[in-house]
Amino acid sequence: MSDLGYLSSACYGKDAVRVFRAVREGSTHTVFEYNVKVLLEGDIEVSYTDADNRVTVVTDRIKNITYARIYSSKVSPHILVPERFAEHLGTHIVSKYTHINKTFVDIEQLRWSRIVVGKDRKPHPHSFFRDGDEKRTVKVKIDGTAGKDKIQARISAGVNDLLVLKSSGSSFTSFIRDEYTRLKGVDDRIFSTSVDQNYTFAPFSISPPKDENKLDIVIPALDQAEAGSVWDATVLDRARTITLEVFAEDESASVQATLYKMGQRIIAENAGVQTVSYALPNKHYIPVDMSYMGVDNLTPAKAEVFQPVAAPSGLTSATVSRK
Ligand SMILES: O=c1[nH]c(=O)c2[nH]c(=O)[nH]c2[nH]1
Repeated sequence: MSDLGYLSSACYGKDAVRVFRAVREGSTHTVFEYNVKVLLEGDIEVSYTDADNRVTVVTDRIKNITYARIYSSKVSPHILVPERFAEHLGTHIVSKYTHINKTFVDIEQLRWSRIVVGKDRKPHPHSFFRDGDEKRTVKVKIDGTAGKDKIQARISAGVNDLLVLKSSGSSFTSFIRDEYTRLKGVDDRIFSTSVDQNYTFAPFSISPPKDENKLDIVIPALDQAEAGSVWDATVLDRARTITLEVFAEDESASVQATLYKMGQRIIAENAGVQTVSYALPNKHYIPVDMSYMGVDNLTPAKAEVFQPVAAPSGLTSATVSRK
């Protein structure tokens, strides 16, 4: 028995809760679609060690809480900003259940953009199209370990699956050469990647409002955080713009070097951001050998026909942190 393991950590919850919210303002609607993951941590050991479910907030209930809280945006529309919704959801659960100390809420927001119609290209009041695979992402950690009136929140956000490609302005040379190296250095190549980006803000304290169980209660905005510029929703657009601009304009020496420039510019231009992480797959486009047709398609600066390769891909990741 002595070498039986012990429970060193545990959390559980609901993943892939899909929720769609239509906000009706007369005939004009605004829509939000989220994929939500909510994980709980706390005094839940016995549910693992003693099969004692009396400590378990069932995951089906976690899903229902998600629907109920998104409904409360009716009187508190500001919580439809994903950072605020994740913060609100996580805080609500930690305040409601005495034995739950931490929540981890991850949200992916899908892109629904308004369809424009008619000669004057007017945005349609209630019709939308899926505007690409890119997702806005938010991760919020709520920690009530020090007391339910001294809750600490940590917010990070970014984008996933932002697919980009440049057909020039990217080289890769002077790397280690040994008996395994078959890759030729190139002074011009296609650079395509699907950007996953995540930036973090410093942790901050929040005092959850009392009696949040009522759906019609007005939920205060995250004023403390915003006043102290700890968390700032406007970073999203700037971080995305910087990512696209650096990608387009950098004379890239490698995925690594371009990633570093993106991260540095986001830190330099966004006071509240503490760290920026990227994961950048290198989606290879291989020039096709057409020499048998008398066509030089292998000289990097002349290549015009490429074979896009789904797998394998390179994968470069790094975090740039504020000093
Ligand atoms: O930008 C690059 N970084 C690498 O580390 C690498 N490795 C590789 O084969 N191609 C590339 N490209």
